[in-house]
This record gives sequence, C-alpha cells and structure tokens, in this order.
Amino acid sequence: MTSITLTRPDDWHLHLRDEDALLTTVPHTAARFARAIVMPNLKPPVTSLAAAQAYRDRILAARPTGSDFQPLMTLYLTDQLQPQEVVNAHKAGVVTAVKYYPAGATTNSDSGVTALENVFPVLEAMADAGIPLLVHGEVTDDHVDIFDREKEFIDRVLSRIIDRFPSLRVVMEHITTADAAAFVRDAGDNVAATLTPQHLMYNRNHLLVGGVRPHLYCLPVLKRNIHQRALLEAATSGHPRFFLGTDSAPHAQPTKETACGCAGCYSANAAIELYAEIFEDAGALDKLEGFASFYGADFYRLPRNTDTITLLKEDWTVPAAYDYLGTALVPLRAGETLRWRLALGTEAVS
Ligand SMILES: NC(=O)N[C@@H](CC(=O)O)C(=O)O
Ligand SMILES: [Zn+2]
Ligand SMILES: [Zn+2]
Repeated sequence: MTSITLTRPDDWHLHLRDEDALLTTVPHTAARFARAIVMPNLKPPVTSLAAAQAYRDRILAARPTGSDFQPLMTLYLTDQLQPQEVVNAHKAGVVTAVKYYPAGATTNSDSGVTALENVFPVLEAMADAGIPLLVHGEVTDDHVDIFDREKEFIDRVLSRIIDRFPSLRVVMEHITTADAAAFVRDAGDNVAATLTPQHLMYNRNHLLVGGVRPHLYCLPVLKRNIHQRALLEAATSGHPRFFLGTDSAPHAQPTKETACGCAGCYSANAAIELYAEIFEDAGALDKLEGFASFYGADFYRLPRNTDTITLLKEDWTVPAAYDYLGTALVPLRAGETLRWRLALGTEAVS
C-alpha cells in the first residue's frame, strides 16, 4: 500500500495552551484534524462561558489562512463550578464537555475537584442536559503508588460516578492500563475512552531503561508492557467506544529536561502519522478510520466529517524541535524517521 485516504480525523483530547503558544500548536493540529476537544487546564483554568468563548476566539485567530479547524471547548470542573454555568455554556453552543481533574493529579490541576460529592449537583445537571464528562482518571492520595492510581480511580471514583449517574456520558481520557480497557469495554454505551500515541507505542521500559527519557514522561505515567499490549488490542479492535485522543501537551524543552520535569508529550505535529504507523504495525490499518474519524464523533453525537486526508507511504524525519515561546519544543519521536507522511492538498488527489 502506498497511500491511505481517510475521512478527516478529529482529536478528542488536546492541549493547545494559550497566547503565543497557539502559533505553534494550532497549525499542527489544524493541518490534520477537523475538530479537537480542547483541554481547559490553563492558568487560571477555563471555568466560565465567557472564558471559554474568549479562549475559543484566540484559537480561531491562530488558525492558518483558509483553515476551517473547529476547537470544541471544555470547562474545568472545580468544587465551585455552578450547574447553571455549565448548562448555559453548553446551550450557547460554546462548550462541548466538562473536564474532571482530581486536585493535584497532573499539570495545572490545582483547582481540580477535592471530593466527588462536591460536584454531584453539576454532574446531575450534565446528565440531564446530555453534556459529556471527561475524566483524568487517577487518584492522588500520597499512599497510592503512581502505577496503581488509574485502577484505584476506577474502583473508588469512576464506578461511583457511573452508578449514581447512569445516563451521564463519560470519557475516560488517555487510558493506560488493561484494567481501564476492560472496564470501558464492559461498561454501558455511555462510557468511552481515548488512547494516546505514546501509550500505544511505549511502556515504562522505554521511559526508564538505559537512562530516564523526560520526553516520554506524561501522566498517567507509562505502564508495563502487558498494559501497552491491552491498549493496542483495544485501539485496533474496532470497538466503537475506543477512539483517538492524542493528549498532545506541549512543555518547553527547559521545563522537560530538568531536575523536576513537567508531564506531557507533544505529538500534534505528527499525530495521525504516528497512529497510522501504530495500526500498521499491529496489522490493523483497516481499523484506523473508525478509531480516528468515526467513533469519537458518534459518541459525542456530532456529525462525522465528510472531507478526507491522505497519508503517503514515504519516510520523513520528525524535526528535533520546533520554535516555541522563544525556546524549543521537542516532539515525540524527535529526529526519528516516520513511515507515513501527510499529503499536502495538491498531492492528495486520488
Ligand atoms: N498528560 C500530561 O502528562 N500532561 C497534560 C495534562 C493531562 O492531560 O493530564 C498537560 O497539560 O501537560
Ligand atoms: Zn490528564
Ligand atoms: Zn491531557
């Protein structure tokens, strides 16, 4: 096979950051994806309709000329967020979903939820209004080992949410364990998961054997190879509740390559190309379009895209770094060769 043409994909979990960072991040995503669910973990977080609207406008202004990329905005769930704010933001057509970060779980999550009961009224309003809840699924208790935090979250938090609000649609973001994949598969039609390229390509040996690789450090942290295999199995199974969410999360090089490095991998510059390689290696290229272009839209009850992108089987080298906020941004697979290249508009005529 020398090329693949896919219905244009969407990214259901993305960090674009803000202000000048958008000049780097938005063109990368807009070249590949029609839509993206934009995470609200800015400083300060996006917690109101007005803030979401203003952030959306800044993203739109950073699109390359002629791009019709659509950012789908989210609100950041805090103990204080009012149900009415969420319902209004959704009714106004500005906000698509609400993001739950347990306080302290990950980058910019200090304002997150401190106890599940605090957000029951919001979750109830969301269930009634049909607004999806997106979760960073890790507990934060000091005594829980970092490798067990996702499983504990499922047992202690996610199960409770789903039992109490059976009609609420929930996306477990960036799943990293066989436990999460099994939980989502066995759950009802209201529970789905996104999978990142890094959790499909790597396990914790890649992160730690032969020296620590700060650019592979993200949260939830990479797990053992048996989990990586289970995630690959889920992504390539054709199951409609597993779909694409890159979790592309830029951090400037000096904040990654330091004594206490930030969590997050940047993949927006080559996201669909990475997934194509992953699916091809798994012998499942025929499952890529459902995962990348159909199942997310279906779960969110949005129309599927109608235009296409083309990938050419042609080696190219991922840049060592991109310009970012006056410093550098090191992407996933920096300096390495990828097998699929995104065709430019003029090359894509089939
Ligand atoms: N995944 C990460 O390691 N980091 C994300 C936050 C998140 O998605 O948890 C970020 O915003 O940098
Ligand atoms: Zn997260
Ligand atoms: Zn994320």
